[in-house]
Amino acid sequence: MQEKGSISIHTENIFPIIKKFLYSDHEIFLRELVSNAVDATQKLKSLAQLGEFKGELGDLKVKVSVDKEARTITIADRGLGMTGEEIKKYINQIAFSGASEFVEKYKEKDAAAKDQIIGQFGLGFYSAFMVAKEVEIFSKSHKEGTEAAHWVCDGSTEFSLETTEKAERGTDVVLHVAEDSDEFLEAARLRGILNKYCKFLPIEIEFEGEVINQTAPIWTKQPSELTDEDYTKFYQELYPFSEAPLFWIHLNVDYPFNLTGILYFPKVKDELQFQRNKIQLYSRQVFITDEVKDVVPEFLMLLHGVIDSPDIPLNVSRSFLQADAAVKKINTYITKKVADKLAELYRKDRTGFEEKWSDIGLFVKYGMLSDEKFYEKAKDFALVQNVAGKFFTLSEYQEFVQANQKDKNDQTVVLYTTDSEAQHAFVQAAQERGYDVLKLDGPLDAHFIGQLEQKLEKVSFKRVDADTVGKLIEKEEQTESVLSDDDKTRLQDLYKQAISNEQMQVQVEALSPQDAPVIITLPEFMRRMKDMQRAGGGGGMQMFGSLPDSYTVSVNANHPIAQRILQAEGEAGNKLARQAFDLALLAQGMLKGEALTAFVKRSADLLAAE
Ligand SMILES: Nc1ncnc2c1ncn2[C@@H]1O[C@H](COP(=O)(O)OP(=O)(O)OP(=O)(O)O)[C@@H](O)[C@H]1O
Repeated sequence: MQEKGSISIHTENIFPIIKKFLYSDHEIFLRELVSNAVDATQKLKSLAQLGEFKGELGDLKVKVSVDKEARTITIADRGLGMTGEEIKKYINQIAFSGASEFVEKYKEKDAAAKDQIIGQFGLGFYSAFMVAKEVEIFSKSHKEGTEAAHWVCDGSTEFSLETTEKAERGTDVVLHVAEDSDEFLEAARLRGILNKYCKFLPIEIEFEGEVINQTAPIWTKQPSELTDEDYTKFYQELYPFSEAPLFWIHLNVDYPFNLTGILYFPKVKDELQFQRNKIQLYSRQVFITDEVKDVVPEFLMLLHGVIDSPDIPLNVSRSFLQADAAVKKINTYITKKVADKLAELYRKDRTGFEEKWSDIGLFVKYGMLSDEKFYEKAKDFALVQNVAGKFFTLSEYQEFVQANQKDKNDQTVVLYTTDSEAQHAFVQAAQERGYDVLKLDGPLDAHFIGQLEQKLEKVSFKRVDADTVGKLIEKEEQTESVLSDDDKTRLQDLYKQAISNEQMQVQVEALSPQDAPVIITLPEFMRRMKDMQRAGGGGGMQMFGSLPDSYTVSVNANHPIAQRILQAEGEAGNKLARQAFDLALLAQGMLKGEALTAFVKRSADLLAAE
């Protein structure tokens, strides 16, 4: 048999387009050809199992080799092979129709969409022409009594097909590497590509006398067959030199879609260490990409590991991927699995869960903020920690502070600090009142507080320095002032003069004599507005742009200093008021520069005068 023919495709000039635009992804030709070889081998194994193939299977390794002199790369399998007729059907028609479909799609899209198509599209056999100027196929079918076939195509739409001699069953695909693709004649380059895409293929792949893959990676096994060590070992293989993961989730579902995989919770020291694109996406053990956006919910992209699903459409553009129903379901499933796993950890080992909280808290809060369904599950195991280091769930905490921290409107006021060092004086004052203070100093906590205020009934949050301790939680009973109204006004004026700063709203309050003489606070509402503005919150936030910091200066009418100031003669009252105000600034970490120098000098003078 000797035949020449023309491949019928509708699109002209496929080669220039593919060569030109797929430049960055030329390396996928090897993934495509090796997966074809693996598919052919697995098909033969299935036929053997079904009893439809009765011959010897023999060594089923797929062998990849390179001959730099001859400028060829060969991918040889001992799979089911093809007859001449089958080559015409599968290669000339199917493979080429896939390629022309690609080009059609590719032509329509704008530049940005093109980039996304590249690497998502399984170009199949045709991708060989990205690196080869001529491709030969030598194939001998497993079917008895058939002749081996030799097909050659030089990249034009012309091919030739003839019978040939081939001793072994299976297919050899020989690429004659084009001049501009010399890099692929380097063994190191090929090994790199094989390691990236073929490391977990289910049939042994041999390159330079060595098997390069693990045919049964652990995600394909049942969790019951695996030990913790297997999981951590696999983690080390995926991410050499990284710290052991905190825990992992083995995903395994076959209905309504097919998905296996392992997701690891990495140990995160601080949010700067977050590394995205650490989850690898596989389709039937063939590596596809580490860009799992859309498949995995945004907040879980911080996880590491492997997801393998033949149901994720790989040969479509990104916009399609977002809209794809299977992808949506996968996304939902993964979210649910992660929430269930966390709930289980919490239930089974509360202490262990608390220990891990500093690493997982950020994931959980991120998830609660970005995904309503996740919030619903996570609200039962999300933890808060008070300044004493004790952990509570949200409902435990409400229970804990309810008796003491309800204001006159029956609102439970949760007090928190974002910096227990800097806000120490306020934390202490609150604690002396018998209030509890939470540590909410994480990068997402401001948003988390906002969410909890919306979700939890009759609960509001206040930072400890938002007001004087007596007013943080407004109760019915008021401390009586020992000063007359006249004295109060005089005291206020004296302070206003001493401070002489428009941004400081001075007010005289009846606080406890044990409280500080002067307390500077920034109201909760103002501070939140400013924080949001700093964080770049858009929308109406800009209107606060011109707002100066407006602090409240609460002068304690019941502190002994108030009497001294009122009774002082001449400049002495002013000096004392200034000193008391500076002490308040100092407690807030706001005393700086010239004011600090003046304060130190004044303190020395006052000490000398005593
Ligand atoms: N090594 C091989 N042995 C046997 N048949 C093969 C081999 N390579 C390709 N074929 C046949 O050629 C067909 C077309 O291959 P091609 O890679 O273009 O598409 P595909 O594998 O069906 O899909 P994909 O685009 O996902 O790769 C295959 O379906 C298969 O029947």
